[in-house]
Amino acid sequence: MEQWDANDKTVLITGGASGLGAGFAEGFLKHGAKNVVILDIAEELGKATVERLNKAHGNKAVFIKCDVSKEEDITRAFDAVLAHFKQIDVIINNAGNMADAPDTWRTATDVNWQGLVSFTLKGVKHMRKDEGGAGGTIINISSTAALVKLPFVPIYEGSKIAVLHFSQCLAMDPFYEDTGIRVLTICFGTTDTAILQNIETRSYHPKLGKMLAAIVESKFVLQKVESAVTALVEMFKIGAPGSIWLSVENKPVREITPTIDRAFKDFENLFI
Ligand SMILES: NC(=O)C1=CN([C@@H]2O[C@H](COP(=O)(O)OP(=O)(O)OC[C@H]3O[C@@H](n4cnc5c(N)ncnc54)[C@H](O)[C@@H]3O)[C@@H](O)[C@H]2O)C=CC1
Ligand SMILES: CCCCC/C=C\C=C\C(=O)C/C=C\C/C=C\CCCC(=O)O
Repeated sequence: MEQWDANDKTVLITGGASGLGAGFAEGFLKHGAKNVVILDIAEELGKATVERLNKAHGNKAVFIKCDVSKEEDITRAFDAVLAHFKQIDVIINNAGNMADAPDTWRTATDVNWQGLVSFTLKGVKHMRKDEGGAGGTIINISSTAALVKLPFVPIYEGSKIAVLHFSQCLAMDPFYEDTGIRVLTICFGTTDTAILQNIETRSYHPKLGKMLAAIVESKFVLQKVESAVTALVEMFKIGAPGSIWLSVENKPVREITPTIDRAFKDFENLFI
């Protein structure tokens, strides 16, 4: 099995000021990353996280304010990272928001979906070996929300299956052979971060919001951030180009590419 190494890599993480993204920053620094660049809309939190990481790991973390729902912010931030570090080896498209309410869903969708697409395309252009780049890894954060059918937050669920399908289609042969870019997708189950706060306000309808809060309280097993970080780092080390992974309930990370491939084969068989 081929192994990939975080040593000496420059890693860009969107939404890295807090939650899972901050955990991934720490995880990559612990595994030898040369630099970690955190892009986030939350400036104070981002600066505080970078200060904490720099104290622990010796000035390897940088914060750049960036609203990933805004194309001009993405361009400015991406160019700033390249001007400073010259090369980006790993992009973790992590920024996300569960906000299906009538006044928030459109921006949330821009964050979860368009922002991720934009960073992926910029990453592909920069990294592709067939146009002079050095190759690299792009990690797209999906969710078990892409794998289950639940009525509570359909806009969030839609954005997460879009992330999964975009990533698997992009990574189809001969993408890796041509570009040297490994696309990895990971579906996390419910994990203990701020996304779980005010859960009853996350739906497009108050009744569904209340039901969701009750179910999360009574039925869901919350994963620890550390388990999700361990899962992502392990996937980074062993994940084949184009592979899809699952991390739930503090269990070891598991590759689910064959299951997803089978499901799509079933769909394709419908047209034959
Ligand atoms: N926590 C969970 O249960 C799960 C989370 N995920 C996904 O993991 C990713 C991270 O989520 P969490 O850490 O749980 O959430 P979180 O709410 O704790 O952190 C999200 C981070 O993204 C940043 N962010 C939000 N909008 C932004 C914008 N417009 N531009 C830049 N940054 C922005 C926030 O400031 C925050 O630092 C998301 O994509 C989420 O959908 C996936 C499955 C489960
Ligand atoms: C469907 C809404 C769940 C809301 C819980 C709060 C945040 C979760 C964010 C996620 O991205 C996870 C999404 C959905 C979980 C769906 C099913 C649970 C399956 C088991 C598990 O994930 O642990």
